[in-house]
Amino acid sequence: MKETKITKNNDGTLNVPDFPIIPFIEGDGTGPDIWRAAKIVMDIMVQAAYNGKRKIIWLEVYAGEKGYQETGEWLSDKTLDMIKAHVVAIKGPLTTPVGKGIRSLNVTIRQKLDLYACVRPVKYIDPVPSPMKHPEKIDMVVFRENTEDVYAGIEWESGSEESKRIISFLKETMGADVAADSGIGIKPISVKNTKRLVAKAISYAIEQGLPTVTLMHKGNIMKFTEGAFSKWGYEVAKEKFGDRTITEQELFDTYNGVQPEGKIVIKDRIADMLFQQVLLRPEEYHVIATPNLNGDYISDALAAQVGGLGMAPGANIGDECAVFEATHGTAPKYAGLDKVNPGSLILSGAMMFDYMGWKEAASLIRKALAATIKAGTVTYDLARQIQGAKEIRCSEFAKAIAEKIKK
Ligand SMILES: NC(=O)C1=CN([C@@H]2O[C@H](COP(=O)(O)OP(=O)(O)OC[C@H]3O[C@@H](n4cnc5c(N)ncnc54)[C@H](OP(=O)(O)O)[C@@H]3O)[C@@H](O)[C@H]2O)C=CC1
Ligand SMILES: O=C(O)CCC(=O)C(=O)O
Ligand SMILES: [Mg+2]
Repeated sequence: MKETKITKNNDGTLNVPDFPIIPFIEGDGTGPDIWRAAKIVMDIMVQAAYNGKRKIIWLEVYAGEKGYQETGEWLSDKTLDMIKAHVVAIKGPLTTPVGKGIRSLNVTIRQKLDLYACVRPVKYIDPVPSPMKHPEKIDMVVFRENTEDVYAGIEWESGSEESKRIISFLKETMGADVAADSGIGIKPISVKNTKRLVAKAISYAIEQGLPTVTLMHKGNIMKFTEGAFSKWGYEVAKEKFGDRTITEQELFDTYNGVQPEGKIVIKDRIADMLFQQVLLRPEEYHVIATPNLNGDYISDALAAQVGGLGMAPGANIGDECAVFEATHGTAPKYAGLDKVNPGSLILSGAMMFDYMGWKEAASLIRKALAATIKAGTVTYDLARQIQGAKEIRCSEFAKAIAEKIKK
């Protein structure tokens, strides 16, 4: 058995050895519980799919509370370097204190490794419980810009020297009046980061044969950030994918509302309105490309439509490397209780296998997870939505998924 690193070719394709070393971060709060469960499932599915010819060699790297305990650093350069060197990694959630303390380590990982696309698929898996009448109509992927917007972390506290200076600069130089006791945050949205994110979303729609890409923004209010995101999104669609895309306007003006074969419709929606449309007419949305904050909000809201955060996977993808992680956070009140649903991280593992080209293992995971839910053996979050279901622990859920493969 030869353990080696995954590498990336100049054209962006991966070389995946049969025994790839994959770094993982366990995570804080419920992270260790869901990590242990996800690891069991990933290892068993790889074994079942490839019969020993392929195997993941897991390599723990530290961040968050465990990182601080083990190394004295919340997030070390060593951890970032290891992820970069191994191209593909997976992580549990990391805690970010509210209103004080360290900045988000999750966001720092994305920024430092330039993982500019946060990709969060939202697909109904029969028979997961859903509050929707027709959950089978939900099949969307959110492409959330992952490096800038208000998440850039440029902000100053109310009353600080810095915020006072900014406020007086705004008044004296820019003629803008801001209440003197305001905290100040900066919302940068750039041409480059918008265009590469929207290009990735359109490429995905082309690869998957999806009919639409929707630019989600609040550009009526924030004209030069969110409005510009939409404008630059349309621009990159024309510049890079002119032969494969049409706008919604063109669909009606030129094609009488009949979508031509092989063309993707690029449309835009104002964020608040889109929240109601994905509830009322989810079948009209396939890929949603959006700035960081909108993407954060809508991905949790969409997760609720297909079973909740316990079932919501995700990936942070850049040109150099990718880090897979659940959409949810550390769910601290359940930490160490072996209670929460590991489905989110297990499905993130399936996304990771797809990304590596290990489609058979990914498919086994999804089938076994669905079969386990169908059998009515589920964690607390799904048990409270399914009448007559048997509530089992996080670790038992992982074992039940693994059992489905042995049969
Ligand atoms: N990428 C990351 O690492 C992220 C980190 N965070 C961080 O996590 C911490 C907690 O954030 P919070 O806002 O409470 O959000 P969380 O996503 O951690 O949890 C909110 C609620 O969602 C439900 N939930 C979350 N995970 C699961 C799961 N695996 N199975 C079942 N239900 C689940 C629970 O609902 P219920 O109470 O109904 O049972 C839980 O109380 C914060 O420090 C935050 O910054 C947040 C998001 C992402
Ligand atoms: O980093 C955090 O603590 C929160 C991030 C978050 O909510 C997300 O990425 O969805
Ligand atoms: Mg979030």
